[in-house]
Amino acid sequence: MAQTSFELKAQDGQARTGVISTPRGDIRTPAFMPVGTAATVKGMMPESVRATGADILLGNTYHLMLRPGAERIDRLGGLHKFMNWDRPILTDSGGFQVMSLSDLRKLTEEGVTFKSHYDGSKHHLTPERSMEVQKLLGSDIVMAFDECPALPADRDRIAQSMRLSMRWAQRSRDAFGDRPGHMLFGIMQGGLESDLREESAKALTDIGFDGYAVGGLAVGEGQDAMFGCLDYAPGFLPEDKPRYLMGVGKPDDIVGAVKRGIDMMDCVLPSRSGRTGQAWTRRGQINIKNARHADDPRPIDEHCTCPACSSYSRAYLHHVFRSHEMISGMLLTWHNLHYFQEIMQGMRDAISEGRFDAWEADFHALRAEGDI
Ligand SMILES: Nc1nc2c(CCNCC3CCCC3)c3[nH]c(NCCc4ccccc4)nc3cc2c(=O)[nH]1
Ligand SMILES: [Zn+2]
Repeated sequence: MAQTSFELKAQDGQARTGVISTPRGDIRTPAFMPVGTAATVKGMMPESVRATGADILLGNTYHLMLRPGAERIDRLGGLHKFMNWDRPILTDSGGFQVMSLSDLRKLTEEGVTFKSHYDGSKHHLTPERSMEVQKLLGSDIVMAFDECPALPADRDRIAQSMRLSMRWAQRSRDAFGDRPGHMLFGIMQGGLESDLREESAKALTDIGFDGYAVGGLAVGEGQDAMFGCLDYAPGFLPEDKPRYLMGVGKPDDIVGAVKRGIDMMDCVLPSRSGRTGQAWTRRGQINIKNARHADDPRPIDEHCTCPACSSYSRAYLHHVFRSHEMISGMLLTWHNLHYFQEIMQGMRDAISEGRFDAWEADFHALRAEGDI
């Protein structure tokens, strides 16, 4: 029995809105997924993450297998219990983080060997071990083990890397087995080469997955190249399954991706930039540490209903950032996550009512205004 499902509710152009149902709860799409790398969305209590409107968050195979260890989290009842989040969790498969975080790594047909960036201990990640770790963590949506080629890379390198990822996708599928209530997503690669993207999509569709990610983007290619790829890549994927664009992004990246048929996204941006004093708003972004905010009694955004905007002035936020108080990162992270979820809710409503283009025009018009 399936126990998981994806239902498309409405479509407006290429943009879609729907619901992914899982035993731990529903995920409204298009969805933005906050990142909880080390079993916490940094600076946020789980109930606060939920209060921003998040239906699902991300965990990280790479970090958690190194510290505190997947077997330890399993012994303690799994990641949901461990971090006190009882709604869906999606975990990335670890390969991308190995290539971007660890040193002394070796890539072979078998998998990747690397040294922990924490203590230098040696580790081995394969499609099979990645599936085992994600099962031990108890994540609801499991990502296939893939390789995301570092850019710039020539076409041949991208083709070889994509084909390795497709062999790993088959091994991931075989190792995942039959797990009702859990979903396995394949990850499309192929760089910015449309024929390689199509080859990858066909390989994944032939294997058969519960959802399909567009990988290999947001790796420095820039928004124009990314949108150029998204003008065709989602269309190569089954339309009745969720499409997840990995690692994206800024608000305008998110809107452009949904416009092109993407249903799910994740990014560290709202939380990471919040900790540095960067606030994202409907009219653009501000860095609260800038001296011009020192005497400003206004909230970050007078239309925002988050705790930061409801109860604190820019002057206060400026002060607590300048004095490195813990509440500084907490308040701005909350604001940014709240704003990102507000964008998603706005798009879900607009697509449902067939007015996505008008909503998008308003989104860009407001952002064009000057001083905020
Ligand atoms: N498996 C896999 N993961 C990818 C990821 C990681 C997505 N977040 C995972 C979470 C799990 C926990 C950690 C993150 C990506 N992230 C990005 N760009 C991020 C760009 C960025 C970097 C820093 C700040 C903002 C944006 N491109 C990605 C491509 C892939 C990919 O092909 N395969
Ligand atoms: Zn706010």
